[in-house]
Order: sequence, then structure tokens, then C-alpha cells
Amino acid sequence: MGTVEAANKKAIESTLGQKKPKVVFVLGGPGSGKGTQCANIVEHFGYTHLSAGDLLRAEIKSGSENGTMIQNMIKEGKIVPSEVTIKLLEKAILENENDKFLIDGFPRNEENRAAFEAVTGIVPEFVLFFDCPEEEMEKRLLGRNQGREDDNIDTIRKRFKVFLESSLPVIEHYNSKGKVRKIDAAKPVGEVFEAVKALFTPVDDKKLWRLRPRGFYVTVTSLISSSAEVLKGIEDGKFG
Ligand SMILES: Nc1ncnc2c1ncn2[C@@H]1O[C@H](COP(=O)(O)OP(=O)(O)OP(=O)(O)O)[C@@H](O)[C@H]1O
Ligand SMILES: Nc1ccn([C@@H]2O[C@H](COP(=O)(O)O)[C@@H](O)[C@H]2O)c(=O)n1
Ligand SMILES: [Mg+2]
Repeated sequence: MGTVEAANKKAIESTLGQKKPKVVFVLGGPGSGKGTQCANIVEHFGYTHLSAGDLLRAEIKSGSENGTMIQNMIKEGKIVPSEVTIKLLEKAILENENDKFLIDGFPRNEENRAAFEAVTGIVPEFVLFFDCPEEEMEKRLLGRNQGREDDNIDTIRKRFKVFLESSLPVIEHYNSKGKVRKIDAAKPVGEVFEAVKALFTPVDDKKLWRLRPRGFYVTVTSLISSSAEVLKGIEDGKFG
């Protein structure tokens, strides 16, 4: 690595280190609903959504020198070298004022995972894993209609193979560290989001909900007992 590159890397590391962003990795097969659920999480919980795929597609559009390489990789369902994707993610994190991010579709392989940790020092809070059968994902991708060049049956099959061979081991890695929160993503969008919500709702809020009925009973019980005291007071002639 040249001196300028090394200096840039150090600068990014220290800036990201200072920022200490909270990161949740959002993983799952192609078409499992990562983007759809991230939009819901953003709306309800104030995270910023960074999709690695979207950042790469924007890079192609921007006419960058890596554009053609990225386009070819995406068409083949292959994983773009980590260096390229990590630079895009770092830039997006640093340019945003928010301190909590959903990183969707990353890390996609062991190289992505190890390089991101080494370069940024960021360890995810947890990994949200959308688990969905291939048959359902294929149906969703073929019906997506967003003009994506990789939503054709040949590329979809290649993407499924890459997911099984390269991305699942990353999920297993995080699972062995107790970081994976698995969601049944084959259900309708609303039901999937109910399960997602439970993971993002702060523990304090959940406790409050559990305490509320108890608080209600305590209030009612004390009202009853104080009414009983008043009645007894009337009987005893205490109130004139
Ligand atoms: N739970 C669901 N039930 C039915 N359709 C869904 C569900 N979730 C998402 N979809 C639809 O499936 C398609 C793929 O969803 P989405 O783009 O969120 O998946 P993704 O995991 O981000 O895919 P990719 O990895 O290809 O980016 C979209 O057309 C979306 O509207
Ligand atoms: N970490 C990543 C993420 C994505 N890619 C490439 O982009 C394609 C589309 O990704 P989506 O998450 O939007 O489905 C994917 O198939 C890869 O070609 C990548 O290289 N590295
Ligand atoms: Mg997506």
C-alpha cells in the first residue's frame, strides 16, 4: 500500500473510530425482503439504510472507473472486491450525520467480513437474517419489476449459488458469536415487520409495557381500599 493510501486508510479508521456508529448488518438471500424491511425500520426506528447493492449500482451510474467491472460482476451475480464496496460504505457513513446504520447486503462473503472489521474496527450490534425458501425468493425477484439487470432467471440462479456458498458461512460465523437474529421472511410483509419490530424496540419500552397492567391493578386496588376506608368512616360517624 502506498503512503497516500495508507494515510487515507488511517484517517478513515480514526474518523470512523471517533464516530463509533451503531451498525446492524441485514442479511438474507436475494429477494428475501431486506430492502423492504429496511425501509420500515428506517421509518419506525430512525436508522439510516445503506444497501451495498444500491451503492454499487450508483457507482456504475456515476461513470466511475470501476463502473464496468462492477456492472459485469453484478450481471454474473459475483461479489465485487471488498476494497471497492467498503470504500463506498465508509464514505456513506462518514457523510451522514446519523450514528445508527442498517448495512443491507453486506458482508456477503468472508473477505467482505474480515476486511470491514480490519479497516473500520466496527463490530455489528447484531445481524438481522431474513430466512426465506428459494422458491419464494425466485417468485419475488421475477415479479420485482424494478428494471434490475440481475433479476433474470440465469443471474438469479447464480446469485442463489453465491448466497449458499459464500454468504451463509458469514451468517454461521456470526451465529457462533450469538449475534444472529433470524426472522421467518416467507410470511407477508406486515407479519415479518412485527417480528422485526420486537428486535428493535428498546428493552425499557418492553419493560414498561409489562409494568403497565401491574401499575393499573395497583391503582385500582388502592382506590378500592381507600373507598372502603371512607365508607367505614361514614359508618363510624367520622364525617359528621
Ligand atoms: N414478505 C414479503 N412477501 C411478499 N413479497 C415481498 C415480501 N418482502 C418483499 N417482497 C417483495 O419481493 C421483492 C424483493 O424484495 P426486496 O427488494 O426487499 O428484497 P431484497 O432482499 O432486498 O433483494 P435483493 O437482495 O435482490 O436486493 C420486492 O418486489 C418486494 O416488494
Ligand atoms: N456486498 C456486496 C453486495 C452486493 N454486491 C453485488 O451487487 C449485487 C446486488 O446486490 P443486492 O444486495 O442489491 O441484491 C450482488 O448480486 C453482487 O453482485 C456485491 O458484490 N457485494
Ligand atoms: Mg435489496
